[in-house]
Amino acid sequence: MNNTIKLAVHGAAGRMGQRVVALASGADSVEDASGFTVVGAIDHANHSKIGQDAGVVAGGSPIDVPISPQWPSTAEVVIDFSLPEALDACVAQCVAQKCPLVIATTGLSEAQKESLAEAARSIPIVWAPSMSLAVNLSMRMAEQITRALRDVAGGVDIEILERHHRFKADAPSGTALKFGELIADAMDADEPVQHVHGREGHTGQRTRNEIGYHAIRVGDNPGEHTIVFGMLGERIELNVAASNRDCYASGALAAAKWLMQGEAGGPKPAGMYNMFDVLGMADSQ
Ligand SMILES: NC(=O)C1=CN([C@@H]2O[C@H](COP(=O)(O)OP(=O)(O)OC[C@H]3O[C@@H](n4cnc5c(N)ncnc54)[C@H](O)[C@@H]3O)[C@@H](O)[C@H]2O)C=CC1
Ligand SMILES: O=C(O)C1=N[C@H](C(=O)O)C[C@H](O)C1
Repeated sequence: MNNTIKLAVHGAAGRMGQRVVALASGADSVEDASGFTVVGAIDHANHSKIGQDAGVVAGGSPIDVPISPQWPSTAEVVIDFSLPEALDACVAQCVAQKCPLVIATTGLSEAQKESLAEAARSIPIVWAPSMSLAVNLSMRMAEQITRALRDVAGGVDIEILERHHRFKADAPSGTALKFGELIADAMDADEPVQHVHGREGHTGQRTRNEIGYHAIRVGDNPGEHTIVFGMLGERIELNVAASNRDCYASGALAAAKWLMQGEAGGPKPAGMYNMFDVLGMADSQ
C-alpha cells in the first residue's frame, strides 16, 4: 500500500516548480522531501513544456506525470510557485477540492490577500513569502535587533537591501516586504512607519520613522536579503543568502507535510498559517 502524500505542484514548469518536483520525486535525497508522490504537475496551457514528463523537465528521470493545465482529482496537498495572476484559479480549485495548499507566490494584490483569508476559512493554507529556514530565523533576529535598538541614543536607521536574479518579476521581494512589516511592528513607533522604496533627487534628510527598501536585480542570484541597522558610529548588517533554490523547495515540502499532520490524523484544520508555525517559531518573538 502506498502511504505517501499525493502532491500536486502548481507552476511545475517554472524555476521553483521544477525543484519541488525534483526533490519530491526523490531526485536528491532531502529529508523534508521524502514521503511524497507527485500526482500533478500543473502549468499554463500555453507553456512550451505541456505534455512533457515533469520529472524530465525538472532534470531527472521520468515520473509518469505530464506537465498539464489539468488538475488531478487525487491530489491531497498542493504547492504553488506561480504568478499572482495564476493564483486565484489555484486557490478556487483547492477550495473546491478541499485540498490543503502551500502558497509561495509573491507580489499579491491587497484584494488577493483578502480572498486568501476567505479561502482559509474552508481549507488550511500555509502562506509565506519565503519558505527558507534561514530567512525565517533571520526575520525573528531582525525583530529582536529592532527591539534592542529601539531607544538607542542618536537613533537607528533601518534599510532593507534585496538581491535577486534578473528574471524576477516583482519588486521589492515579498520577503523584503515581510521583513519590513515585522520590523515596523517591532519599532513600536509613536508615528506610523513610512515605507520608502528607493531614493532619488533632492529627498531631504532621512526621517527617523522610515524603513528604506532597495531591490537589486543581478544575474542568477537565487535570493539575498541584508537588513542594515545604521547608528551614529557603528552598524549591524544582518545578511541571509540562498546558494540555490532548494532551501525554498524543501521548506515548501516541509510545509506541505506539516499541513497533512493534523491532530486527528488528517490535515490541519482550516486556517491561515505561515512558516513560523511550520518551523515552531510562532511564539519565539
Ligand atoms: N516563498 C518562497 O520561498 C519563494 C517564492 N518564490 C515566488 O514564487 C513565484 C514563482 O517563482 P519562479 O519559479 O522563479 O517563477 P517562474 O516564472 O520560473 O515560474 C512560474 C511558473 O508559473 C507558471 N504559470 C503561469 N501562469 C500559470 C497558470 N495560469 N497556471 C499554472 N501555472 C502558471 C509559469 O508558466 C511558470 O512555469 C514568484 O512569485 C516568486 O517570487 C520564489 C522562490 C521562493
Ligand atoms: O523570485 C524569487 O526568486 C524569490 N522570491 C521570493 C520573494 O519575493 O521574497 C523569495 C525568494 O527570495 C526568492
